[in-house]
Amino acid sequence: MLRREAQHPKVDIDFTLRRVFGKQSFRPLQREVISAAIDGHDVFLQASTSFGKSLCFQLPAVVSNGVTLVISPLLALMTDQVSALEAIGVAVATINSTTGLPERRKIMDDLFSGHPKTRLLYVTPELCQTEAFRRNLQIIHSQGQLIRVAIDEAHCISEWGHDFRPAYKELSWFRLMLKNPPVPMSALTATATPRVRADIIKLLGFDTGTLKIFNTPSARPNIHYEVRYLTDFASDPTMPEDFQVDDLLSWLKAIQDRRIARLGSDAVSRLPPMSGIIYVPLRVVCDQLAGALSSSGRGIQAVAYHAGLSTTDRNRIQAMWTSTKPPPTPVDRGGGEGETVPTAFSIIVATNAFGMGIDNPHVRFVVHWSPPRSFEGLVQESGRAGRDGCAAVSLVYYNTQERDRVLDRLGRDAENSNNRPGGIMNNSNSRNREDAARLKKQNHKARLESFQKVIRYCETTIRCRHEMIKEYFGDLELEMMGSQAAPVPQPSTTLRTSPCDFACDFCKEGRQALSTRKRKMVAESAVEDWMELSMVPIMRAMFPAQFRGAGSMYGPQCQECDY
Ligand SMILES: Nc1ncnc2c1ncn2[C@@H]1O[C@H](COP(=O)(O)OP(=O)(O)OP(=O)(O)O)[C@@H](O)[C@H]1O
Repeated sequence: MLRREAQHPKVDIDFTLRRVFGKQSFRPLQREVISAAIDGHDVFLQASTSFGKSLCFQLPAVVSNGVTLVISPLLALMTDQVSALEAIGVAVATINSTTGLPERRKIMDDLFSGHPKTRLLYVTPELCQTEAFRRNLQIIHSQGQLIRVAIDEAHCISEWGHDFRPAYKELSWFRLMLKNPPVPMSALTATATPRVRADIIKLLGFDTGTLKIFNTPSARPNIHYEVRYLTDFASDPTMPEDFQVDDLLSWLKAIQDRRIARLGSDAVSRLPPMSGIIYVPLRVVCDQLAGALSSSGRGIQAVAYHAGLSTTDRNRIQAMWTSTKPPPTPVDRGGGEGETVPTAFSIIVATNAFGMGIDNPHVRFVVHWSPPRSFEGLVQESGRAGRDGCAAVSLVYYNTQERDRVLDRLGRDAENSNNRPGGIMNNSNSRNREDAARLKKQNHKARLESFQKVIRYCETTIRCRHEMIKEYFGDLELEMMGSQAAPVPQPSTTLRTSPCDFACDFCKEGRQALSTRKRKMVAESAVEDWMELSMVPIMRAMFPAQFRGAGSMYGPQCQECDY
């Protein structure tokens, strides 16, 4: 496998980092991952959101002769990275549904030339399934010019993963068909559970003897994780209820007050507004909540972002968002008469269409308006915060009614896809029906299990939330697999007595205070009748194993919470 070594006699990766990528130094572990790739190893990198995983295949590609194929699941992710690389002068190309025929021909002519100028080619996993593209790759490989395949968001390979994508499964083709010598591969993800990790390694045909594994802690040390228990129920899930809007406004006010107390109001008024993202479950809630916040008279500029907007609008909002710092434009106080207050907060209210790959360094908080559908989604989405390495907050609003609504939605999704011919396997033409049905069932089971972890995470009052995140993704197991782990930054004080250095509500408030806060959440019994009537029979029929012998529909009695 280590055939490439000779082609990189002495590459100064520090020089390339500064000169090409404009970065001063490597983050902990990046150098090791990059060196392993340059040495021709297969690489598995599981690193937290915002670690800088892209650099770990981009830099090796830039210093090598030949082309690195990058497989990415989202067009938006791909175009972002391609534009960023073009801007720094790297020879990069992409072939996707928006690439015209003349452009495709030009790219392929270069790749077939025997000495391609293109260093990175971004494609979708679906393109890699086509016979024509596979033939082209075989030609490039036979010319010795396909030097690496990098698989971004590699968790999409596994049906046990939250974003399972059938076309990712077909990536096993690379190791099976591109031989003599095999093409080295990199698999990168922030959110793989031990089961998903095992699938990635097996499916991509990694040799565990020579594979280089790297990881960083899954929970981000600079994010304060917090759950906020709601004391009331929403009567209409499509409307943001006043009690929750008020709670959010008072939370934001407390942030602003602390800021003013620390820096003084003059200094704060000259600062750019604080950026945040609020994730909501429905498009209609995006519009309603953005409107409610903007007209609250509290200096909030809020915009809605969801898949129902036109591409132009979405691009405009994203561009505004990723521009380094939004200007402190005054906003309408909402009281008429043109009265304005300085903008204190710039907020995007979004569905999960605004997620993977969003890279605005200045996001200070991510709020989940209701519990996210998957644990991986929670970690991915909250990982949009604090990407500059400074302190940030992840806040989840939780009550039992929302918990049950999500369970209901998961149940209905499962039911709908069971009834839909093809379902999630629509795109696969090489698998028989039985296999497709099995994968579909497994994926639904995985989704339910993942949401149960969200419930545990939110309902616990006796555990550090950072620890729970690390446990879910099996950080310890990764180290036992021989992973080279990044050193965890230790606070300078020796008084550290909490696993996360008090960066979660459990460690900060303590068990007693957290339990008291949670007890104020409206009693579960208020919804039990509704549950019995609507949910339980459906869930019991769909997931019999989850109910067997358990007193509760959420599995056996939870040992980790006092709910
Ligand atoms: N060594 C470095 N020094 C400074 N900035 C860096 C370095 N490496 C990466 N970055 C920056 O960190 C940011 C995050 O990088 P990237 O998008 O690759 O993260 P990621 O690990 O893929 O995160 P996610 O999984 O959340 O998408 C980018 O803005 C990137 O330019």
